[in-house]
Amino acid sequence: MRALESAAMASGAVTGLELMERAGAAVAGHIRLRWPKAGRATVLCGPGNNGGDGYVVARHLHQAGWRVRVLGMDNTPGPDAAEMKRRWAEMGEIAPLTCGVFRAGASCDVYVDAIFGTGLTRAPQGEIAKMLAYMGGSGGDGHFFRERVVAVDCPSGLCLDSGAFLGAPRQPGEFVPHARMTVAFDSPKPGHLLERGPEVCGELVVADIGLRQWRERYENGRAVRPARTVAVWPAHDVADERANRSRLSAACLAKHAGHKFTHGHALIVAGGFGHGGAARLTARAALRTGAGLVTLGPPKSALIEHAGPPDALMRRGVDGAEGLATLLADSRITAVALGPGCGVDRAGAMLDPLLASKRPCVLDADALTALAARGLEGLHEGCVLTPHEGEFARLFPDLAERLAGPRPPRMMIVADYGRRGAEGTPVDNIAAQWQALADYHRALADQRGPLYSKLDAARDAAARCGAVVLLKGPDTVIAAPDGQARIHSAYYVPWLATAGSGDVLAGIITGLLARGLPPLDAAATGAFLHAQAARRFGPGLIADDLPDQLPGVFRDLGL
Ligand SMILES: NC(=O)C1=CN([C@@H]2O[C@H](COP(=O)(O)OP(=O)(O)OC[C@H]3O[C@@H](n4cnc5c(N)ncnc54)[C@H](OP(=O)(O)O)[C@@H]3O)[C@@H](O)[C@H]2O)[C@@H](O)CC1
Ligand SMILES: Nc1ncnc2c1ncn2[C@@H]1O[C@H](COP(=O)(O)OP(=O)(O)O)[C@@H](O)[C@H]1O
Ligand SMILES: [K+]
Repeated sequence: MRALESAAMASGAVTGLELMERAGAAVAGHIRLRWPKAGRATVLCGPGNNGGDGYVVARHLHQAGWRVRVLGMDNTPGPDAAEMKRRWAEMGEIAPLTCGVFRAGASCDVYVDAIFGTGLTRAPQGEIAKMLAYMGGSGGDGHFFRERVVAVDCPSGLCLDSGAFLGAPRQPGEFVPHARMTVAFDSPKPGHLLERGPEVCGELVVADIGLRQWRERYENGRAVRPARTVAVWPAHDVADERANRSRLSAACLAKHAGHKFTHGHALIVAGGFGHGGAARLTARAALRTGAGLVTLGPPKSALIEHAGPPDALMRRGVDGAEGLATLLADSRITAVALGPGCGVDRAGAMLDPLLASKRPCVLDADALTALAARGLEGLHEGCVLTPHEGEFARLFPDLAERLAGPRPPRMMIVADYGRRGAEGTPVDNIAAQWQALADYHRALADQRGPLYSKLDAARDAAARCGAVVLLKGPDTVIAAPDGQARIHSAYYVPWLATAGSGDVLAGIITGLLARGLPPLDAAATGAFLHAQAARRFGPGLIADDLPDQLPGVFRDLGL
């Protein structure tokens, strides 16, 4: 965003002041759309350009007949923000930005949070931290503010690189400000989509401030111009939808001429008798995704379990590593899924022949557990690893630990020691526990710079293992070894969190790999199709429903 703004300003076509005016005007406009009757607003202006936007919002609301109270700082901001502050000062007062002053004011219809935006460099402290905690509900009024806070770029304290709060634990629960609406500029940032971003931003509006023409950049060696930035709500998926729509057509998901082998042959390795459900879900999804042929490969002794529909699915017994190696000698098999319902031992035995074949493959579930025990050797650029958080921690424990941030000490033990103190446990332990708690809070307060993000973790993991890594969750991050990465936010379909839905995702990606999509595109497009299928079905979804939604998703996409 900074590079983009600099390029725009360096071109001479636009000044920083004009961008700030557009940004503030966009926020005021969106407030007036949602609160058409002029009311009462408090605008909280921080020390930088985010605060500058705030002074613009104040001026526009005042001109629209609102009663506006502004709280600001007496530092000297950059030239643009200083000019906006000066223009506001001709219209109204600026009270000090302190918690006491904030709480003393009359209650308002809207509170504009323009304290920190993309320039947050360290955890908020002192008066500002107190005020943010108060707006987040530490005084018990959290719900009141949630309905009324409009955040400029982001709720203050949110790290827009990671979606975590600087100075707060990474788990939900602390008193951090939640906005009813967040107006971001030009594009959603990673922090709007990752971790707590979707939860705390409320309705995310992406305002066009005229930077589009400077957003041209190179991707995969080609200059691309992303589609026009539009305001969409609920917009948590806007980035992905926009990017994926263009990619979907580019990737020719629509079938053109050719016979079934033109569209690839996917092999889904299944587990022993009684464990075939997961692999069947994977296979069905691969079929629905348009792979020309799909073969399910359980051990011969378990073939009988798979006698039912769909009849389009082929079955073939695959016994052990040798069985797989023999099957993979057929070069018409273009992609393999290993892991869902496979059993860790069977998956572990299959890893060597599968990786040696260099076939594009999805490694999921039991294959990931086996991989964590075996080591990452042999992975290649055609592999897609699809870990959830737990599997990721098994594969990359150090990265998972970094991502979790400092861990809170387990204070329950204090109570325990307290009780056992009478039985002779040294009282020191209680002091040690309190010390641990103090250290933890100090570590949080000392947080500086952008936090290590899920995007960083997925990228580091992909670089380390030499394969595409899709790190699951409501905020799915997909990264390739060369550093390319994509975020898919499915915050809007929480009903995807249902048993077997990951098996379906593995099948969709395998189907796309079989059809020849490059691994990063297959994984990112797979995450998108998976969430769209869930969205189409709605709440009440079980994993079995997902594959059969895919034809409707393709129709909706105009394929
Ligand atoms: N550039 C443009 O053209 C446009 C930018 N736009 C807007 O600008 C925003 C980015 O502006 P920004 O870079 O000035 O950063 P911002 O978020 O205001 O904060 C920086 C200030 O806070 C300070 N500070 C940081 N952490 C702190 C802490 N914990 N406690 C206390 N202070 C702390 C930091 O001080 P320092 O770290 O230097 O000591 C600095 O003074 C962006 O989000 C968007 O709203 C739009 O107008 C569109 C055009
Ligand atoms: N809260 C949520 N909102 C949206 N999608 C989610 C959520 N939780 C999980 N998912 C998605 O659901 C799928 C679950 O996969 P996984 O954990 O492997 O489940 P299973 O092993 O039961 O198949 C993943 O694609 C994940 O990204
Ligand atoms: K803000």
